[in-house]
Amino acid sequence: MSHKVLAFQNQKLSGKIRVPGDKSISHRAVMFGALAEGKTTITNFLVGEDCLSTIGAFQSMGVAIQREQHTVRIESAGFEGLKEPVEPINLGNSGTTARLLMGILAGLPHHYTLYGDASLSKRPMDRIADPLREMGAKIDGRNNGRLLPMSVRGGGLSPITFYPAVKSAQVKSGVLLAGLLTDGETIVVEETKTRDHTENMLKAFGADLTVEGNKVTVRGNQTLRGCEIEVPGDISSAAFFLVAAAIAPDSEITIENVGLNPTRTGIIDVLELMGVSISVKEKKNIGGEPIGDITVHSSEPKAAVIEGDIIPRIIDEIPIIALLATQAKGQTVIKDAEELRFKETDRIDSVVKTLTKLGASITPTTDGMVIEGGTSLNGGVTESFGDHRIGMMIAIASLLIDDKVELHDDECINISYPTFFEDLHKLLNEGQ
Ligand SMILES: O=C(O)C1=C[C@@H](OP(=O)(O)O)[C@@H](O)[C@H](O)C1
Ligand SMILES: C=C(OP(=O)(O)O)C(=O)O
Repeated sequence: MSHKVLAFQNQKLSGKIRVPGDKSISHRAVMFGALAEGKTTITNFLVGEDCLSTIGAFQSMGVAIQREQHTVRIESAGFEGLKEPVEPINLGNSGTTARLLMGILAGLPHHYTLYGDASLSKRPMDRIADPLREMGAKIDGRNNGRLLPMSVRGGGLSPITFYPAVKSAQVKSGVLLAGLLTDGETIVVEETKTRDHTENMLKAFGADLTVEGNKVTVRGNQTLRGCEIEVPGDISSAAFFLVAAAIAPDSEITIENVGLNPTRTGIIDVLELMGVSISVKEKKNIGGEPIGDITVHSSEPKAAVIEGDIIPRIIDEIPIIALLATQAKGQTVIKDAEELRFKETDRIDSVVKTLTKLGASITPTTDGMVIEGGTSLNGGVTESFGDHRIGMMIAIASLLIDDKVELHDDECINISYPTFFEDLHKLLNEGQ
């Protein structure tokens, strides 16, 4: 297992960068390109390990997918061209690949076996398998059909109206994709709106789909048509540097061409709520996805209570928000975020363990954490626990620490942000 010694003490960040393409949008572009008839071209694709797992899955089903750097070209005969692979499909570390793919496979008249790494094998799959079973798919797996490895025998589904018990875009998307391959209308009604990239992009591929508030209706047996998708920068990746610039001394950075879909911009709202100096310039809208630049200056953050409907809009940013809270004036409380327990690690547990080791005063709760602000952090030996977002949080924490921080198992950062350290060095060098 590789490790890094981080020694970036008290440096300032400045300059402009672009972060890599959005992970959620990159996954969906490959999946829908594979389901569509004709040619699809994806630019600014995220070459992270999770999105490569999605490409690998569809290649193993016989879809022609070629990648040159950040451009992906897909040529498909539509869903009838998706074959039954001989080998089990490896989903790696990717929850998004697992839940969305299961929805697609449930609609296809074949048999598939799916497996993932040690982390993915612990993550709950019943949340997607149960509604797909209700539609008629035959799905089984470990732990009474709840965990990977799992098998799917799809086809012959009936539509459902589904009220998800968990606030999850992956579950919503999996059911909608199964609905696309089912006669009749499939409806998903969410209690709180989650990221809506599936809805936006299915429309871009020509699907007949209606969105009324939190209710999405998709009609089955439609033909998707290949198209061109430009992937915006990933706001979840940008979040690490937005927080870094807010808490490092004398800093000002701009992240250009970031996706500003309102279902993803909770981090901007939280930074504003916590008194960080931030400005946003929207520049264009591609396929229903707004894109623009975000500028942040060094600030004196203050504590906040973060709860309720904003949680799905910041779900992947909570580790870095927790770090920000250690530097804010007052006590920050994060509630309603029990979903953090079902990510690559139990992120309540791994954030609390890691920040405690670095000297923070932070207490876990069943659905979040309570963080005392104004703490000065100390160096030490840390590990990512194989969770990319924990690894990146540690790297940003090291900017505030006088001693060295050792980060073990840093390679998992390649899951979502392979050029993270290059981009960090760019912002630090510009700051000299
Ligand atoms: O739909 C997606 O692309 C994602 C949805 C979220 O997961 P849940 O749907 O499990 O909340 C998020 O945490 C994940 O990184 C990506
Ligand atoms: C939770 C994440 O991804 P996934 O669910 O796709 O593994 C993440 O990227 O933080």
